[in-house]
Amino acid sequence: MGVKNIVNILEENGYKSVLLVISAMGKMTNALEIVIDNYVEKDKGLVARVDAIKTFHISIIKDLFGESRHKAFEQVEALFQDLESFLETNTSNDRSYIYDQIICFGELLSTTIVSEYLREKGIKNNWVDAKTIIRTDSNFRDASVNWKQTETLIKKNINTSVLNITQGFIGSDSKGNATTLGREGSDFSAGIIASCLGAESVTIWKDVPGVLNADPRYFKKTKLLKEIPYEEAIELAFYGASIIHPKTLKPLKNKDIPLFVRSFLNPKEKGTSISNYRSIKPVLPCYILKKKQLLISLSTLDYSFIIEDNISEVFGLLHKYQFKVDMMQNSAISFSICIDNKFDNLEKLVESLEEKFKVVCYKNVNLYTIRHARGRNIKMIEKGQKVLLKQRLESTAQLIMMAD
Ligand SMILES: Nc1ncnc2c1ncn2[C@@H]1O[C@H](COP(=O)(O)OP(=O)(O)O)[C@@H](O)[C@H]1O
Ligand SMILES: N[C@@H](CC(=O)OP(=O)(O)O)C(=O)O
Repeated sequence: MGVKNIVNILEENGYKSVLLVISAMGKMTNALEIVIDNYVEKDKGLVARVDAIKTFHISIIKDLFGESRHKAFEQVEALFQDLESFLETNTSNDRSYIYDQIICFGELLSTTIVSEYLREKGIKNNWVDAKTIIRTDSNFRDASVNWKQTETLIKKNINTSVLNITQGFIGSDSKGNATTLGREGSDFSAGIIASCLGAESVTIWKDVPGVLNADPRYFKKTKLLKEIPYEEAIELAFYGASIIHPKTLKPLKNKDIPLFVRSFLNPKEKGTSISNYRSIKPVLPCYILKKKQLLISLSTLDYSFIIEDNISEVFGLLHKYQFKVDMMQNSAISFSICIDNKFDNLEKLVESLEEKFKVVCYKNVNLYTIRHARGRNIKMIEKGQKVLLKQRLESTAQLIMMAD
């Protein structure tokens, strides 16, 4: 969301006792991922990549503060010095550790700029380093929250009577190293903080009117879901409706804190409300598309059955290599799984599986999930496509298709 939009939203909705959770600007997390690749692979393009990220942020502060040497320029410079110093002095080869120490700069930069801009506009605020309030384990890139310590830190470090600004997505381990909660984890950070503080509500501001019955990037005619029960929202997020991070809802549901999804383009509109409703309103089929999934079909080498013992072995490997299973189906001598290759561990997985099974792997498939599906909704999705696997459970249908 644009920095200037934040001012509108705060002025419109009030900002006493508000905590803002902000993610990195634009595509900065993706840009920093390339910096990380360049750094790890000792690519000569590293310096130019870092410079491009710096230029992007400097152009934003020039636009916000004019050419004058505002304090924000010094703060942004200082953050880039910290980043460069990490790149020069780091001795670790742990890619995930390196990833988290670098990727967090996207959020540190954005919150610093927003905090200064709000001050410039007369909106006093406290900038809070998320590393001082979100305590996690050291599972870099996908850290788990230590809820007890986090709650203590949040209650100790947040003054709830004022406006606070902190970074989404990041936390720290017990040694003070930066950690992250998984891509797109800013919503989850908001859920964690709200739960620890017993907040009245959480609002996530997006570029869409709210939660729609399909992602408008891939579906033409979408409709707004006005009310969604927590359970339904958890299912939608789990199946891949990327508007909400799947982990966000649990901490909110546990404390009955409603989640609003609203548009920063139309801040007066109510958007979607997720709470203890009986059913979604309006009741519509909801379409979820997950692209770039993997479909792996396993069969035994000697025609023995695929049963509990070898299935548990397969799951052991999936857990070891950090694969998330989207869908699975088995027969006597074959087992198919649709998985998300988030951590680039496919080669290692296939190598291990091939010791026991014949492995067929489709590397780029689309997974469609339809909630509240009727026959005609499924037919519409199937039309003209090559369906590799299909499953239906009550009103949820899942289809795996070859990508174009
Ligand atoms: N069911 C859905 N309803 C609305 N938007 C959706 C849905 N599923 C996916 N999206 C996508 O989520 C995007 C907003 O989420 P995201 O990109 O994570 O926002 P941000 O990066 O600003 O936090 C929308 O632009 C839309 O393309
Ligand atoms: N910046 C992080 C965290 C996040 O939540 O981002 P966004 O709000 O842009 O999805 C990411 O891109 O993964």
